[in-house]
Amino acid sequence: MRGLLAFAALLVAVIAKESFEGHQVLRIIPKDDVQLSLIKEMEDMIHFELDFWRDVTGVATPVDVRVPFHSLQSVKIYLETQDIEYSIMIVDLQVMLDEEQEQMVSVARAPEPRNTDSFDYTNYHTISEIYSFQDMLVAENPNLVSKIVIGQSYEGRPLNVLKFSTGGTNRPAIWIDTGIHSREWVTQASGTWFAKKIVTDYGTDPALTAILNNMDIFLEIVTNPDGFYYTHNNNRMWRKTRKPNSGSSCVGVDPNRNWNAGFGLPGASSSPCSETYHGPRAESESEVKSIVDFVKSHGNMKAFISIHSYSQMLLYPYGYTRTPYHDDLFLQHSLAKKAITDLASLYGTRYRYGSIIDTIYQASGSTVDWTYNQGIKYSYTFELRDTGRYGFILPANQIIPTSQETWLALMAIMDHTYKNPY
Ligand SMILES: CC(C)C[C@H](C(=O)O)[C@H](C)S
Ligand SMILES: [Zn+2]
Repeated sequence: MRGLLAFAALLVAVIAKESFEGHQVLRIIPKDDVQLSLIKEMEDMIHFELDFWRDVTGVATPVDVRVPFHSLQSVKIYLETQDIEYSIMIVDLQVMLDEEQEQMVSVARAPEPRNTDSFDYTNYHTISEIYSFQDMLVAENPNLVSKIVIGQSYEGRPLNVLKFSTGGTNRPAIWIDTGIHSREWVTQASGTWFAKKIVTDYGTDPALTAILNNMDIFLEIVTNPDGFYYTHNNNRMWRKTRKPNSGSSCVGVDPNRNWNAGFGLPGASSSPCSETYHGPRAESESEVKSIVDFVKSHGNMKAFISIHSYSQMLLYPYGYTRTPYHDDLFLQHSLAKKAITDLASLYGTRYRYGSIIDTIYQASGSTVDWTYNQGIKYSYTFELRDTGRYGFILPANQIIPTSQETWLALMAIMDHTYKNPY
């Protein structure tokens, strides 16, 4: 009966969903500054309804953009008449989404997991499945895991944070968040895998056991629950929060532009319709303010890792400025290098690393710029797999390998943080 209800619910959801039939994702390579600015101008061509999956950054750096079917011909003519090179990365986005959906229907038909051992880590899950997983993990490990609700989303969903602690009071701590951008599904899936990995390895893996005997780990898996729910039921490409913007028909704020660090400077948009809209003021989003309040009240956070996808990069502050030169730069650089070397050792997945502004693009009001300015020296943003073949629609069969390799990088950062107290 449960399978039938789930199947029916999914059927209704499919009917209510935005279609991406005929949408293509183009990869555009600007070969000089003239072409760079011509591509940049496309960001203001609102009528094209373009969705930049990888922003315009620099010459010879690929720009990935989802083009709705109705704009395809005009966009291709615009590019071809300017001799701007592009390739078609995804021929029909809806075909990929249908495949992803079919896989999820099969998961919905499966019997509900009785415990976190039988949970299906090889597939993507809904918010209610992930929240049930969190409650099961806490119930199975009462001496190691607890759940803290740090606030509510705009639509009233609890902001759940898993706390992994072996005792003490207000121990130095490490924060990991996934899914702040709701469409980056491999991140919430990896976060779920990380949670299980921590309880599995504590007591058996010496490095993790030493970390947890001296530090706490906080893990927020669904950091943008309203957006995540929306990707499952309405628009798989949704990135922002779901709070309406007064004076605009466009909904949502980019929660990775809403922090009080270079807020509103270049590297974010003042347009509510933009995917990088910074919001009416810093910390306007409860999903952001709740973390700010938690980090401030905790006061002993020593590492802060915010996990995104895609591009395979490990980034550290700053995103909003190239100055001031901060004295941790060498340390962050060398630790990032160690982390991505460990990551690559498993499956050979290659990451780039460096400061946000120099490695990907200028981004203001971003999470780790704020956490770094709070004195949290080891502040990093991950961009998980892939580099654009599938983008945000990463096949579910890559969830486990992505989680496993990323865990090695996380362990490098957590181990360093533990061994270099400050
Ligand atoms: C720090 C920034 C550049 C990260 C990036 C974004 O928020 O645009 C994510 C990878 S989507
Ligand atoms: Zn992101």
